[in-house]
Amino acid sequence: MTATRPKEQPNKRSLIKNAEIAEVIREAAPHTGAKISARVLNFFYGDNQALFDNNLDIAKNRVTAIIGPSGCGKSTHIRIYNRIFELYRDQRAVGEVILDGKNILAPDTDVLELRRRVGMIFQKPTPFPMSIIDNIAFGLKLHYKLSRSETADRVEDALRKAAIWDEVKDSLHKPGTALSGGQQQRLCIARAIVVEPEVLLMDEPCSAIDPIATNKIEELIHELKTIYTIAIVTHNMQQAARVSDYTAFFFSGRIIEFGATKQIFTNPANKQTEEYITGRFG
Ligand SMILES: Nc1ncnc2c1ncn2[C@@H]1O[C@H](COP(=O)(O)OP(=O)(O)OP(=O)(O)O)[C@@H](O)[C@H]1O
Repeated sequence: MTATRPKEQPNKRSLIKNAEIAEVIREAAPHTGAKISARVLNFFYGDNQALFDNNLDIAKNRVTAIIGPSGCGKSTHIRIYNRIFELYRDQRAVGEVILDGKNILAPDTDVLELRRRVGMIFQKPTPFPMSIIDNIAFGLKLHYKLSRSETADRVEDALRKAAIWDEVKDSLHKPGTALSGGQQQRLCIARAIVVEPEVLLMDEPCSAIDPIATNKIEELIHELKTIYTIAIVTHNMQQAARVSDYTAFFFSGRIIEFGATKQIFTNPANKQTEEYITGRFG
């Protein structure tokens, strides 16, 4: 994989141009296009602007890592993709997020269907206070009318895909909250994938779990990308390098650099990216 942009002067910050992003994706993965494209995306918490003219392509069936120092806007950015921010007052996105050719910020978007298509896994595992099986069946009931046996099959399939079936198959009626943190996170992944989403947004999914559980989730991400398009926010640079195909570096609400992960981690074009990934700031 080769760098596609010339090295910038130290500290010279520039916005990423859409054509450059598309070129990076085309070069590194010619058989896949963008599943989601953010275009001139701005975001406001009340009067405070948190994102500035973000342009980003999330490649289909690939993992895109979103990295950058605390408060740079990583979570804010991915929370726009399924309009989850609208659950909070005074939060506003301006611009476009194109999912399969359609702007999901348009007023006629079916938001329930959007959230089925674009699932989310949060930093802290958040199982519902109900049994393991009901945690998974809950979303199914919301979106589909299925018989008992169809529901049971779909629950098993999701738990298998989330690599937790063997650990819970004999205790499906125990509370989800009784599982370990790592198991709870995989339960939440099963809950997200049972409704057959197309995109999985992961917001620091491993920050609250131990290294062994983290390893399991990373292996899982590797397998899941054959089925889903994944965007993952992470503070862990080793993790970003291990699991992702592309990396976007955010700084102060702007996307400073985007590229194939190998290139970003071996030959970043921007001085700030380099300083961040080598641990010199952030
Ligand atoms: N609910 C909120 N109300 C007001 N401002 C907020 C809110 N949530 C986030 N912000 C602000 O928006 C900016 C971006 O925050 P965001 O949480 O997206 O950053 P982040 O890169 O995900 O940070 P971290 O890595 O620490 O999780 C920050 O300046 C933050 O203070």
